[in-house]
Amino acid sequence: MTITIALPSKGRMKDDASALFERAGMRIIAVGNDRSYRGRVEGWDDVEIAFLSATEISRELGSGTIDFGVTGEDLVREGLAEADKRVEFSARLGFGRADVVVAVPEIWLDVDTMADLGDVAADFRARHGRRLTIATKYWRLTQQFFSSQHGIQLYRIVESLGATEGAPASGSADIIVDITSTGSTLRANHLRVLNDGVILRSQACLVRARKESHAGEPSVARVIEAVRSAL
Ligand SMILES: Nc1ncnc2c1ncn2[C@@H]1O[C@H](COP(=O)(O)OP(=O)(O)OP(=O)(O)O)[C@@H](O)[C@H]1O
Ligand SMILES: O=P(O)(O)OC[C@H]1O[C@H](OP(=O)(O)OP(=O)(O)O)[C@H](O)[C@@H]1O
Repeated sequence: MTITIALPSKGRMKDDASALFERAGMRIIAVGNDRSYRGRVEGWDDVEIAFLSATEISRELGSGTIDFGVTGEDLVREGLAEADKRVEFSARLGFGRADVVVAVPEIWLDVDTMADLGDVAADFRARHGRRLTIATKYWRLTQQFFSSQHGIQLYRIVESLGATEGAPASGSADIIVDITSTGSTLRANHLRVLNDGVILRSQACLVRARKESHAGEPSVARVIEAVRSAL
């Protein structure tokens, strides 16, 4: 059986992913010209490489059109409902680390925890005539965290496609859910992460689509073993 592995074609995880595969003894050769989005692995005739963006990789894992992908855990959990039923996180790769967090304006001095935020949300309409708004591109993770984990139901998500951290200052939302690594973007925008406001500690992962055809397939086990041996 031919196994398709998707690797990031661009972005911050691209170079680390190809370096890892090289260390794993899986040297990637482009097929066709330099701009080709297909590759092979030297000496591994049963493996094909597809180069896709990080978000596309999580989508294709969900639809099962690829067997493995290297992408961020945040993108997989955001992109797929019941992610653990549909994919397996076969290895955590140690790069592309970032936390998905709930951050509020620094001047909200009395709001340190999700429970405090729940109190604010409950009073918001009475005080301001509207619901608390959250700017994010992480709809699913936000809803799970607020509604299912913390029982906060009174809020409205405002979709943000970029510069999420600017939303509170510009007035387009009250608080945000976004990714942070060094914390400098949050600080520059006078935002603070709640004490229990880390939704997910994400990093790049080797992710396998759960397919029946993988059972007992030696090339599947071989890919996982090779990648793990390079960590
Ligand atoms: N400082 C950071 N900011 C944003 N994402 C980060 C950061 N550090 C690590 N990541 C991770 O990198 C991944 C996104 O990578 P990148 O932004 O390079 O993708 P992309 O090429 O823009 O993909 P797409 O176009 O599909 O969104 C996510 O899994 C995210 O968690
Ligand atoms: O905690 P920090 O180290 O400040 O990193 C977090 C910021 O980095 C990313 O943006 P980036 O400027 O990389 O652009 P992007 O949103 O296009 O990825 C991300 O969207 C955050 O805004």
